[in-house]
Amino acid sequence: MTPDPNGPRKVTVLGAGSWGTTFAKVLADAAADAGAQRTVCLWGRDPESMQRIAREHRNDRYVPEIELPETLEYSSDLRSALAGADLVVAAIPAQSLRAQLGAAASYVEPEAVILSLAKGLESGTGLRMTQVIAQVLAEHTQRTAEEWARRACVLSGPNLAMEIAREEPTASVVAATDHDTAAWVARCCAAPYFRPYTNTDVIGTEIGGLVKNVIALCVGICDGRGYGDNSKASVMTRGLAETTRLALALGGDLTTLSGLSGMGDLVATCSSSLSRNHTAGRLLGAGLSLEQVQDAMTQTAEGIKSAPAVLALARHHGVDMPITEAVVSVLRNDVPVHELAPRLLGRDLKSEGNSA
Ligand SMILES: NC(=O)c1ccc[n+]([C@@H]2O[C@H](COP(=O)([O-])OP(=O)(O)OC[C@H]3O[C@@H](n4cnc5c(N)ncnc54)[C@H](O)[C@@H]3O)[C@@H](O)[C@H]2O)c1
Ligand SMILES: O=P(O)(O)OC[C@H](O)CO
Repeated sequence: MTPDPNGPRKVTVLGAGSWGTTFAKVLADAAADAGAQRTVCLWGRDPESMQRIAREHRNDRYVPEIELPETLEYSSDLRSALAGADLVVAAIPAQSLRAQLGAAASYVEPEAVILSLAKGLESGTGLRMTQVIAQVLAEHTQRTAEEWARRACVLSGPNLAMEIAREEPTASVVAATDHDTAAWVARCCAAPYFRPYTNTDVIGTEIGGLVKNVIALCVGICDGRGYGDNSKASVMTRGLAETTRLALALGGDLTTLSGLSGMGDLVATCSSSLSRNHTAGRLLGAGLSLEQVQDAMTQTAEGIKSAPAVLALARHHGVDMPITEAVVSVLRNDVPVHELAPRLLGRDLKSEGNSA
């Protein structure tokens, strides 16, 4: 695989929600900063919204205060959006990625690199997003899943979209199995306020990003119940421990989980009122039912759908994840939210893994 050493000529971002729109701005600002001749196109499925965003240079629904760069292009047509794109960014929620990428696959250039921004695990299959990407593209193109897996990367880290849209300094991680591919992608999204690091641990990077959403639900529940900082720090720390156990069991690296896409993202998400997962947890903790929480949320809280898939994956690999298990019990309505506390840290003290 030989990506253009000058970086992508065209990048297309699929999904015009808060992160897709913000990341398109990062890419356009990065290209301007580097003086690169690069088209950045933001694709969204709703033609009316995309025309309005193009007219107003503003995505009122998802990042209302932000003026988008003049150089950004917009489209609701998959064929033209993907034509010539040597980097395709998937900013579509985890449970919709398979269907949407399936619809896009025949327009994806055979040489394209695919970057996943989603932080979720697919329900039913338990697949990570780079696995879904490789599987779906192999089904619809001439390349094999193994070939697409080498072209599938992930970007993850403490990346609350609204803060990045406001150009607050932020670091992130681009992971690909091939270091040169990760570096190629990282160079094209390095903006003055956005610093991507690289990693070849795709598994650890994805697991850190998706499990922290489940832990953030739990920390949100603690907030909703009125518990203080001891409880939240305990859940975050033990949450990182169970995330690490799962990542290692799947073949991830320990160092990834102590870095930006592990601890960094966990701290940001669990501490921020901007986090949708933290917000959803807080509403559950305050006594709303899951249906009421889902009605109240206008944006995606991936942890709600990913939590049962994470638990199933953990059980399949014999990994103990008591916090995830407790969150799933609440989401399934098996345990009332006021009975969550004793389950969070209440493992048998004689059991393995009792060191802090
Ligand atoms: N917002 C953030 O701060 C942030 C940061 C890092 C990662 N992420 C991750 O990025 C992913 C996307 O999140 P978001 O914040 O942009 O979500 P969002 O709720 O803001 O927007 C989701 C977007 O996806 C679109 N969408 C949903 N189903 C679709 C489909 N089938 N086809 C096409 N478009 C579809 C929606 O119309 C919407 O534009 C999630 O996995 C999330 O965890 C979000
Ligand atoms: O708003 P959340 O909870 O989806 O979190 C957003 C990002 O993943 C934080 O890194």
